[in-house]
Amino acid sequence: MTSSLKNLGAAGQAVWLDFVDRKILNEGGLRKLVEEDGLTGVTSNPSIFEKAMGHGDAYDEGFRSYLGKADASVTDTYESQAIADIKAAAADLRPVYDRLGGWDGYVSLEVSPYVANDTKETIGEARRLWDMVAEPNLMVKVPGTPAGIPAIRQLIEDGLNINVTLLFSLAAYQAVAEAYMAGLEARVKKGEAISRIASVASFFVSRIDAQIDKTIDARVREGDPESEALNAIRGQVAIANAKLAYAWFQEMLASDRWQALAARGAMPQRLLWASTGVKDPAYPVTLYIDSLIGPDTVNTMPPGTMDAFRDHGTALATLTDNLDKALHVLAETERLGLKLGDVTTGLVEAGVTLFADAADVLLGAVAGKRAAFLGRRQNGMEVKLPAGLQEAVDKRLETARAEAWSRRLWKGDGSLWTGKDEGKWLGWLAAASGQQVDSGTLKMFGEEAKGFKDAVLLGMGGSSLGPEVFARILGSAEGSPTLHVLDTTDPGQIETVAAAIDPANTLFIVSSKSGSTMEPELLRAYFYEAASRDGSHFVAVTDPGSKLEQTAKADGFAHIFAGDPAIGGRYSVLSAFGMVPAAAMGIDIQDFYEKTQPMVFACGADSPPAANPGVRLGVIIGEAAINGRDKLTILASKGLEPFGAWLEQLLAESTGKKGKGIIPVDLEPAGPPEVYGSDRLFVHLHLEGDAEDGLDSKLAQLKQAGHPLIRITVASRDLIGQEFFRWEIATAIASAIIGINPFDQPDVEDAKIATRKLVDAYEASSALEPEIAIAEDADLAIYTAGESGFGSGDPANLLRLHFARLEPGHYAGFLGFIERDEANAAAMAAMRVAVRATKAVATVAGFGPRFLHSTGQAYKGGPASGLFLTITRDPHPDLSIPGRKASFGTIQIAQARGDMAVLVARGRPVLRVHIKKDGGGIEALRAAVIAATQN
Ligand SMILES: O=P(O)(O)OC[C@H]1O[C@](O)(CO)[C@@H](O)[C@@H]1O
Ligand SMILES: O=C[C@H](O)[C@H](O)COP(=O)(O)O
Repeated sequence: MTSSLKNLGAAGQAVWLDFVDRKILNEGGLRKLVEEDGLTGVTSNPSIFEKAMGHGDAYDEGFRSYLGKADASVTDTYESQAIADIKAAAADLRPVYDRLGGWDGYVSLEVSPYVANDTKETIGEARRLWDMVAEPNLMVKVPGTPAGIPAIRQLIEDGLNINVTLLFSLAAYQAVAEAYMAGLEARVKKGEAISRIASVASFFVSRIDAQIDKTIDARVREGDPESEALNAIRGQVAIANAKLAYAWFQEMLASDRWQALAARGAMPQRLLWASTGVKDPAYPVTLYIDSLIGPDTVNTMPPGTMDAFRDHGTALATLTDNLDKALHVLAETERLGLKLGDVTTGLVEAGVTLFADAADVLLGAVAGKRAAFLGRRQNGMEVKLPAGLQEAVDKRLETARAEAWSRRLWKGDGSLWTGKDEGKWLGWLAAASGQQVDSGTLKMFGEEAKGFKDAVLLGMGGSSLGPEVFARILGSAEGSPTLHVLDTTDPGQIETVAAAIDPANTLFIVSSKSGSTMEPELLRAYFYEAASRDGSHFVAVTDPGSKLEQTAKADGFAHIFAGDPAIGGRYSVLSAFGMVPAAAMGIDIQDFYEKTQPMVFACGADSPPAANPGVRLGVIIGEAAINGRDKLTILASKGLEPFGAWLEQLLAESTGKKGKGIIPVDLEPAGPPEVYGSDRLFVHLHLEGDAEDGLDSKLAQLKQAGHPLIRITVASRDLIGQEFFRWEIATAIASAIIGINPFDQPDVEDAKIATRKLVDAYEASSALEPEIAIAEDADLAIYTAGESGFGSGDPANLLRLHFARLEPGHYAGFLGFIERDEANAAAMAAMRVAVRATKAVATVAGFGPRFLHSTGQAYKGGPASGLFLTITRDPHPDLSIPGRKASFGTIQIAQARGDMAVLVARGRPVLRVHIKKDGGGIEALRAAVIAATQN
């Protein structure tokens, strides 16, 4: 007996399968349908692939073998499998295509729903898929949205087979038919053949009834006086609508315009009935098959519908029956105010959203598979949050998905932040794949650098903190120079480096994006003299056209490496600013980027928020911040400890402004749960193989006590690039939640101005503006800026009063304009622990002027919860600066005073404690602070 499905073919209607998956292809199910049921085509869409690939393990083997060759983006991973399926289906249908001379035998693959509202991108996507599949019996599916229609015209002109999808209204279908004819006519005009171009117009059926029926049911439930009339058209509108489309198709075929094309061999664009699986289980399963049978049409059926029709369907031509009834149903639809026009417009938009939602689920699942198959090649992240925060995070992740944050970030859509110029500052995205530097040139530079024993990097903030991570986490390769980083005006620290090197055997890397930052400029002048003015020992890293570039040219620097002006300093580590010093250290740049790439892919535009390690982290830290957990506390295992200083700048300078933001807490010794307030979010950075020296048990206690904890694992040091990128993405996303521009630093400039004023006055008068201590003893002198409110007293008492102002949710900052060495760092840590132990507040510490170019932004512009102790001392011995009256020591004191003045102007409580030359030094201060916190 002939299959009922085959009988449809005899009635002129092609039977297509609205489904594809690996199983039906591998097990020969599709071939069987072709052979036994006369199947002549296959359609897919994002929901179909989501069902196929988004669950279970049917594609695992495919993923494993694809990713085994090389890492790839989420989209490429998905497409590797989808294209394989489409090609397999095309092969199964190829005999049909050949037998019917191209009239039928097609498989459809849909362009990404994400581009449905963009003509240019749709054209690009369609051409890309066409080339990738490279089978003559492919149809690329393009939505018939207003933006899709011109794309369809162009693609037909290009000679692609197009399945126009998401058609709901007669008007949209007419526009599509017009585009098809115009595309063919354009080819004719160019003398190109049109006889092998196939197209179908996919007219959606069941979704219309589902929508209209819902309104009908609601109105009937509410006792609408027209209930009877409403019920009379229930389940009939979609079919009536389709019948009228077919009537118009027939008219169109008779038109002179079409006839002229037909005479040149054009194939009609057949109407394809899509969405033909019933959505209301009360309807007969074959409803949208039975009523729409007619010549030159296609019906694409889900497997269940196909089985039902095979089982009990009757292939009677019904499409042109009862046209009057169809007209009546549509007239009633209008009369009853069901507004079919609005419904169909809404369905197009909803259709795009529905497919985009499905694509999100699909790509999210593929991203998860990808990460699993990459294993330790991609750094891991585990998260444990308290229920309330977890709920807020989940909600935000869903918003971020629905609002396409991953894609908008990569597109540079400023409306994700404050709608200013944020989109112009995203050069770091491309830089992470090595696109900002030439690794060949850097390799040669690395070879040259081997001629030096040491390398000294002179820079601040973004220009120094990344290189310091390379120096301390990766270290120099055998035979390459040791990298020292100098980001200070502290004479002791400069002297320490100067004493450790031989200028004749040292490479100096002067690094400044703006090329006008004071500290690297002073350091350059100092070491240029020390190196006997031999420019060949110097290289510059700077943005094109900067003052430093001019100096470097004038002084005959060996190289000038250009940065990208579309990258801000703190986002520059994966550009020349990190890579030049890394190359000097003998790090293989190409290999470094390759090792970083898995995270770049994982954080891609195509990786939906919940599956995107950077976006997800950003959502967590952003939500935590706006819910009172704004002290992001970094607890790193030994091997990753140096990463914290880089991260501090990124987070603080990006988010800390307009009274909002995240206060990063780095290098605060880990303590028991009770010393931490509810304003903390902990981030544990773990390098595999590092002994945790008691950190593990502390972390377990924190978790136990319900503190939120993010644990990031890095399998090996050379994967540190992944963390740079993950945190850059996270910071940008957190900033979107906090509601600020992550790429400016509006409060840094004020301290610079205040400092400049003091230094200029010094240059004129050879003295800093005098100041009077409000309290003094043998060890310490206390200064304030403006009105302290304390009157005078002894230092111990003032320190006690100062710290007594701390309340829960505050943080205490220790700002040391002193040498950054072990002894000072240990003393600052001890003071922090003492304050935290008694006040249960977070504590931060910075060495000046380094922190001014980093966390200083947040201390001034961020949440108004900081209380500060500025620490200075008489620089001894001091160092003079070539061509200047002011010494490094004088400048450092001026910087401390300038910063303090601005903090005070911003209403932050600050005391400055000056360590006297002949007193007990930093130890005396440590003792005084500990004593002050204890009574
Ligand atoms: O690289 P540059 O232009 O010298 O800037 C150094 C640092 O100074 C700052 O501009 C702050 O003053 C940072 O944002 C930056 O990383
Ligand atoms: O081309 C086929 C369409 O994408 C499909 O028929 C849509 O069906 P649905 O409305 O059941 O999702």
